[in-house]
Amino acid sequence: AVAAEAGNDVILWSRNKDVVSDINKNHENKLYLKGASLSPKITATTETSALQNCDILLLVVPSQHLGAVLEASKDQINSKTPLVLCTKGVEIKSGLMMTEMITEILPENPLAVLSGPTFAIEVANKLPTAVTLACADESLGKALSKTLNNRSFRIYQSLDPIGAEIGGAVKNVIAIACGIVAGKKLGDNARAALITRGLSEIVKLGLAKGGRRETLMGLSGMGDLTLTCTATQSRNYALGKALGEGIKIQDYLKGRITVAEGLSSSKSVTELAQNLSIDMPICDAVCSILHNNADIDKTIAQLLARPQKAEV
Ligand SMILES: NC(=O)c1ccc[n+]([C@@H]2O[C@H](COP(=O)([O-])OP(=O)(O)OC[C@H]3O[C@@H](n4cnc5c(N)ncnc54)[C@H](O)[C@@H]3O)[C@@H](O)[C@H]2O)c1
Ligand SMILES: O=P(O)(O)OC[C@H](O)CO
Repeated sequence: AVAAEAGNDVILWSRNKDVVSDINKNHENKLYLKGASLSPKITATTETSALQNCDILLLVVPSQHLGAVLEASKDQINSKTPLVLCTKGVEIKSGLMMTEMITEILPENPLAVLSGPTFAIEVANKLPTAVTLACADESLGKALSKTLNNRSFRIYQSLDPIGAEIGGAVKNVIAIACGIVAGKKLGDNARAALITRGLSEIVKLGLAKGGRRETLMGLSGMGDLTLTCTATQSRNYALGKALGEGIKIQDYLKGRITVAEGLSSSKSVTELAQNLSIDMPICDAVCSILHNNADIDKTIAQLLARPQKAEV
């Protein structure tokens, strides 16, 4: 929708025939984006041959499936086509960041990361939004920003893709923690503490992976963290809130088709932090609750009982 609003012809590839038909016939995607009216400039297809002649490819498949989709379609992708990663997450299977995984599959394609506080429905409905577009190649970053920027979608440029990516991947895990605190009615102080100490975890991991502090403090870091940790429309926050209210994760996920990336990223981020010898206690706690069936109250008590330490 952003690319179309900026004047581009857009083709959406989907595996789902009903989604394709809804977009082409009704200019809507009722299954995944109810309430948004899409531009007729957007057409959809299930054919990966559509990837052949694109000027830019925006990658939006959820993190645990993007690798398989790229592997299956890589023969259709021209090695000169710039790839813009919009997915937020870390692959569990390989422990790789999305940009690292993409580079293994498509080593020659130029790569950028587009990330920031962007609830899709607000973006599609043209509400004012600002994001980071990070690309190591400055002139390509400028060209991509110019192609995608529109009157309601303001793009800031950055040269730090890995920093932009870390913020987007880890904030989902911290948002689940904030949701749990809301569900358990532990108060606004606790949420502010989680956001701040969550940011500290994002910065530690981001710097260890070669990201820059200013990126982690920007729209793709602190900006997206703030949004996701404070809004009930976040799927990650909502998942945490349900758990905090005592709903079992299997019951909550039953019948849901949309992704809460923090569920998988809590595992992959925790493993990544362990491999890099980085202490990320909030992400660890979320991982234990989601994947090791840890008791929420005991986990919170353990977090609070950690030895006192200097803030920085
Ligand atoms: N929704 C948002 O507000 C938003 C904003 C910014 C970034 N993101 C990121 O974008 C990514 C996708 O999120 P979303 O909101 O579109 O998720 P979603 O769950 O709403 O939709 C996922 C889409 O991917 C498709 N899909 C799922 N598994 C697939 C597979 N194995 N192969 C091919 N296609 C598959 C689904 O059919 C669907 O079209 C996530 O990493 C998310 O963090 C989402
Ligand atoms: O609904 P969430 O929690 O997946 O968040 C969506 C976007 O990442 C917000 O920037």
